[in-house]
Amino acid sequence: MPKNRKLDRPVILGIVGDSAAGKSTLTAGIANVLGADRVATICTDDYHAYDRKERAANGLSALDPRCNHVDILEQHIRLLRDGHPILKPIYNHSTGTLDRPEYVEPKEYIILEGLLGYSTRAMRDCYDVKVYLEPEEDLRVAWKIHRDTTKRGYTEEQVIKQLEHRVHDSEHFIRPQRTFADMVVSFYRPEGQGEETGAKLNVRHTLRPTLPHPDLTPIVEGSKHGIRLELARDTDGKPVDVLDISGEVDDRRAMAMEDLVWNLIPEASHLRDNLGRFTDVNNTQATSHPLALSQLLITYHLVKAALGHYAV
Ligand SMILES: Nc1ncnc2c1ncn2[C@@H]1O[C@H](COP(=O)(O)OP(=O)(O)O)[C@@H](O)[C@H]1O
Ligand SMILES: O=C(COP(=O)(O)O)[C@H](O)[C@H](O)COP(=O)(O)O
Repeated sequence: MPKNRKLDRPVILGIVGDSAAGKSTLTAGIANVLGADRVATICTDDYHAYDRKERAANGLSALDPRCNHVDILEQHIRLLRDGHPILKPIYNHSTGTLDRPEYVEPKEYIILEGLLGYSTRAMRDCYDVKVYLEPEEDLRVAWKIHRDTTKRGYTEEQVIKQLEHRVHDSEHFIRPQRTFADMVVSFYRPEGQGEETGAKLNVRHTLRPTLPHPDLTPIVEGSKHGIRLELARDTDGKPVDVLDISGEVDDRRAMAMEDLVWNLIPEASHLRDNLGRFTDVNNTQATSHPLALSQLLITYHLVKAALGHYAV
């Protein structure tokens, strides 16, 4: 899977972004589409060099490369890409401690998600597809506060303090990696709907020409409502395609885009179920067209890579 797979090594997807940018949500969604038994997911934050107590003492944040075994991560990505197993460290987000390492074998697809995945050239050279997640900053803060207070045992004041402490490192170590991505994916709230954090969020994809993106003109022509595609300039002035998908896009139009993309990868048409699910702020399963279509566009590239179209 897909049928006619050509690549004789794992396909490697990178998902990088700041804390609570939505990396694990997107990773879980894509793994679900491809089939959990065919995907190895690795969190690069497991390579933290210091536990929570040590970081409190030395003043370094988890975003600082000096706080992570970046050299070992580089070696491990290369080993996995070449089909070899690794002994992966584990950072335990509940306890803030470093746990016993785990034996990880590569699978057909490997998703590497985390804070510093594009921070060195050696790492960047290993990916087939590079995604950078950059939600609207206020939305990321809302997601982080909710997740860290409900799942990681922090108070809201502690999360806000941690965010303040990390401003410098976010700017210097995390955000510069945006420039290396093939796709920048930004969820944002519809105008005047500051409370929205889930299914009705819009998404913007900044699509760089480092990958041949699918031709979406048949579904964007004729109507601008719900899905828009425009040639624009990125923050660095370089030309990019910008795809905007509204949270209010109607089911028919979203389905038309799904049909179009799946028809471009008939070898993978059996993967169509399970797109677009996430856990909302009430801890219930919800679905979102912008998330589903984002997962689909990334899956499209992974399937093309597996078919050998992007082989280098
Ligand atoms: N696309 C999305 N739509 C709705 N909510 C999301 C989305 N992505 C993330 N979230 C919310 O934000 C929280 C943090 O996301 P998560 O995937 O854990 O971030 P990261 O792995 O980057 O730290 C999640 O618990 C989820 O509630
Ligand atoms: O920021 C991240 C990444 O997490 P994510 O991207 O999943 O939010 C760090 O790994 C933790 O915050 C570690 O610090 P601590 O455990 O002390 O908060």
